[in-house]
Amino acid sequence: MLLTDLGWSDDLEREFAPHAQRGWVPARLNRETPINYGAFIIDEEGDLVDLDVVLSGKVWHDAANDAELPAVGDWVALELGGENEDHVIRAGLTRRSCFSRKVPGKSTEEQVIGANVDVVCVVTDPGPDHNPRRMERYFTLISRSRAKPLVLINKADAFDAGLCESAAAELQALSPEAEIHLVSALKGSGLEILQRHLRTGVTLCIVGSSGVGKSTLVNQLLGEEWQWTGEVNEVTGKGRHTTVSRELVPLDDGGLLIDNPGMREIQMWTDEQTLRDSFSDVEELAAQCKFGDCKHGTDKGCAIRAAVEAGELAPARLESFLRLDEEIEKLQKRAKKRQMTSERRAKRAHRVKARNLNDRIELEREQRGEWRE
Ligand SMILES: Nc1nc2c(ncn2[C@@H]2O[C@H](COP(=O)(O)OP(=O)(O)OP(=O)(O)O)[C@@H](O)[C@H]2O)c(=O)[nH]1
Ligand SMILES: [Zn+2]
Repeated sequence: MLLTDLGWSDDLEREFAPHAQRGWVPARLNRETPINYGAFIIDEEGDLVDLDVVLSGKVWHDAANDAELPAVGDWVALELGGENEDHVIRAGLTRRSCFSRKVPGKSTEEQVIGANVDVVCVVTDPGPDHNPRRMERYFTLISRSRAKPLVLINKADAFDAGLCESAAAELQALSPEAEIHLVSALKGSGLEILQRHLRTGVTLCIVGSSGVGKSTLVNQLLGEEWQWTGEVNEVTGKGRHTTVSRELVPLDDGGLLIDNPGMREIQMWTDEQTLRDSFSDVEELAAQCKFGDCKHGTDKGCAIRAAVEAGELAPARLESFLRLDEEIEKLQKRAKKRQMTSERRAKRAHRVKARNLNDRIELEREQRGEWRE
């Protein structure tokens, strides 16, 4: 195996030159747990080796926030440790692309799903999972990530052909440049599309709601012995995933896959504009309300209420729409707080560095006999 099979390029080689001089080796992070990372290196015999590695304090300190910390898919400079020693990540290399989402729950932190991802494959279906608003947000995030968007509308075997076609057309209208296909993982179609993208060194990341058939697709790519399974656990009613952390997996036929086992409905990294955009359909309705200052409560001639009553808009969406301004205000407050924390952290790190430098200067003076009380 070669480094290029893992996605290594001439640009990276150039950037890595100073690290190579220090005896460090290039490694690509393939997994992330709360306590450490896993990394692939290619050893002298040309074999792929999977190592447990740790982060150096410097890399940790230099990251302004979690999103800047090394993540699955990142290329790093690794100092190999001897026996009973840790292998240490000494530096991160520049990301070519970065696909991220908002951390589940209340925080506004950004979480990296995959670094250096070439293609983000969103799996959906023509029926219950079909949701143009959500797909719009996926497209926004993918274009921000600099990866290529690929949409697989799965389970085409189980839905009426007309419905399939109209779902595909509706999504295509949102993003003319996205590649969109109707597939059936069950019948084995769709696999060849993934394989066509997965050329040597290409990294593809699979995302999508629970139950759309991601595992079924991945299982076909990875073969039988892979731990993912579409079988439903009798007790929990959920798929039986033996791993919950994200992983970068090199495939036998070329290319690399970032899977997202256990990933539920994606809650994406969203800023004010994305949040507003996701309610553009409701905004459109609001423009049709009789009164310009309609509160969409009991006001006469409210187009939004009318849509809810006609069953064209989910009541829950109206609720979220009414809380939109409040949500945006919270988002801004949290962003401000986060900025203050990271500034404080940076100042502290700076003080520590300055102190270390002073200590070293004093030590060197002492060694030269220049030190006087
Ligand atoms: N009819 C039909 N069913 C499918 C197809 N692909 C997957 N399924 C079924 O859909 C169910 C869910 O599939 P999974 O592959 O587990 O879905 P998932 O996206 O991995 O779901 P999570 O693991 O919860 O994220 C399973 O019962 C599959 O057999 C398909 O192409 N056609
Ligand atoms: Zn109204």
